[in-house]
Amino acid sequence: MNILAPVRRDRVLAELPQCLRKEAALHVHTDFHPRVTCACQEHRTGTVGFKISKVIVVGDLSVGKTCLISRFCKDTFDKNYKATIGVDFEMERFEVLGVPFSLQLWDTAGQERFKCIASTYYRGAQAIIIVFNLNDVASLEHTKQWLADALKENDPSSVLLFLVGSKKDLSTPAQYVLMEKDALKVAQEMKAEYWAVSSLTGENVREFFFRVAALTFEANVLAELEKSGARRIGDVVRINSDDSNLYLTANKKKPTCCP
Ligand SMILES: Nc1nc2c(ncn2[C@@H]2O[C@H](COP(=O)(O)OP(=O)(O)OP(=O)(O)O)[C@@H](O)[C@H]2O)c(=O)[nH]1
Repeated sequence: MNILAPVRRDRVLAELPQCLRKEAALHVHTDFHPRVTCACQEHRTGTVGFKISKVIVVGDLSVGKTCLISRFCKDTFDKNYKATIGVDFEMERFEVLGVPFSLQLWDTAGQERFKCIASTYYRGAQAIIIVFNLNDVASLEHTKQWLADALKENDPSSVLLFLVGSKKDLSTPAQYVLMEKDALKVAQEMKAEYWAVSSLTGENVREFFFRVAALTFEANVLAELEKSGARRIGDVVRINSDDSNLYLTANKKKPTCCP
């Protein structure tokens, strides 16, 4: 018996949400990969595996990881700081191209003394969200270490990376422009997609998580198709080390499943 309520209408994705900045995007295609669209239309997306993706959220203490997740999942904002002890967890359900899909969002502790508990939950992530405070340049510098730690437990060739600047409401436009320049450089170096958000105002929060859901879903379906042999040899999705603007590429062969 299926006891799950239907997916909320505002969690339905029929189109690929776009990146924030083309200079630091996982890819800049305007639509889902044709093989993914096709597989969804033909209900060939597999049974298990791709339908739930684990996403970990890391970054310095008090950069706003918990608030980011709460704004998206509960549409709430708490101005009082309460440190995350170890990890917290939220499950968010979507429907992507007609297929049910869930994100497990793991909110980890930024405080040093809880880090070793939190890091035991890093393993098996399909996406890593590294958060920094747009008003604190040290938190941007520390993102490289957060990424290195998270990648120790994950396969760097298949995990999707997002670099998220938080508390945008606290920056003046001039301060923001300066910080964004540095953040785009860091995002390009780590081959992460860059976003800037405010959990207080909600700016870009929904757009960001929709992008995470869409790209994680797309990568999962492609991996599932590859595993099941439905994809042709040479039609490879990979991290492209030659092109700093486009990290995830697929060759342009016509899909075999569609006319
Ligand atoms: N103005 C503003 N304040 C924010 C925003 N996001 C978070 N904060 C505040 O920043 C503080 C820390 O936020 P948290 O979300 O708890 O930070 P965290 O990264 O989860 O912290 P740890 O659990 O210690 O790792 C709180 O006082 C929040 O109210 C934002 O977008 N704008």
